[in-house]
Amino acid sequence: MTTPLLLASASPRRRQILAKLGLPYTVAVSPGDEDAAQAQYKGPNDGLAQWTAAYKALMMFSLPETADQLVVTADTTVLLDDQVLGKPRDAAHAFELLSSLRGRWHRVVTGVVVSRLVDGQLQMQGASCSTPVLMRPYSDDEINAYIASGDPLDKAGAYGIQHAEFQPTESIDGCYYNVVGLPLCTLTHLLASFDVQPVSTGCEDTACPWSARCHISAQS
Ligand SMILES: Cc1cn([C@H]2C[C@H](O)[C@@H](COP(=O)(O)OP(=O)(O)OP(=O)(O)O)O2)c(=O)[nH]c1=O
Repeated sequence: MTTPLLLASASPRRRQILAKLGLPYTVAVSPGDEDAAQAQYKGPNDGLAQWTAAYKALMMFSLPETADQLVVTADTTVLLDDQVLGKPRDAAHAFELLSSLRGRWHRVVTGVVVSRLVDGQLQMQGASCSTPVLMRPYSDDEINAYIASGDPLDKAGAYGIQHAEFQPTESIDGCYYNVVGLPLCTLTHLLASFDVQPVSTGCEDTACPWSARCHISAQS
């Protein structure tokens, strides 16, 4: 019997992106305090997303009802000059983050973890995908209008590339889905380790040139 797939995420974007693979899945929200956990992290900044995705998976398996599920977790970080920009604390912080990103290349790193309990042992496969992104030279007035929309507050780096009015980015050198929070080719690669094959690649670009880059830093 196939293990049911569970996406442990509160992110509406991740829920929409996962649907593109054509696999049945349910959703739940991982318990735990992500900010407190990240404060304990001592590794390199570009490993934080994958580490946090693993933390979300561990928290999910602390719930007994997760025991028979194949769990997908993810975390997205924005790195400017290799410093992590998290979610904004408030509107003033959102303004600060968006000003610092203006006209700059930075990286969006999403870590993905797929995990399952087998005979009481947690099997975990993780990887991360990094996408360079260039912001356009938006004005202070545009930043303020975007902040007033409320959109930045739940997003890493205080922006959503997908926001139709603000459209903050000028160029992206890689996977769009990675920036929005769930790199499909990375996830597909990890699901294959659990013998799960998507019905569809989910990606409009069937010969996605970024997939090689999206499997970097894979770890068991
Ligand atoms: C950079 C960027 C981030 N994001 C989002 C993706 C994530 O939802 C969010 C980063 O926060 P995360 O902590 O990765 O995820 P989350 O708290 O929203 O959801 P969960 O932990 O339950 O899975 O920022 C965009 O939607 N668009 C973007 O362009």
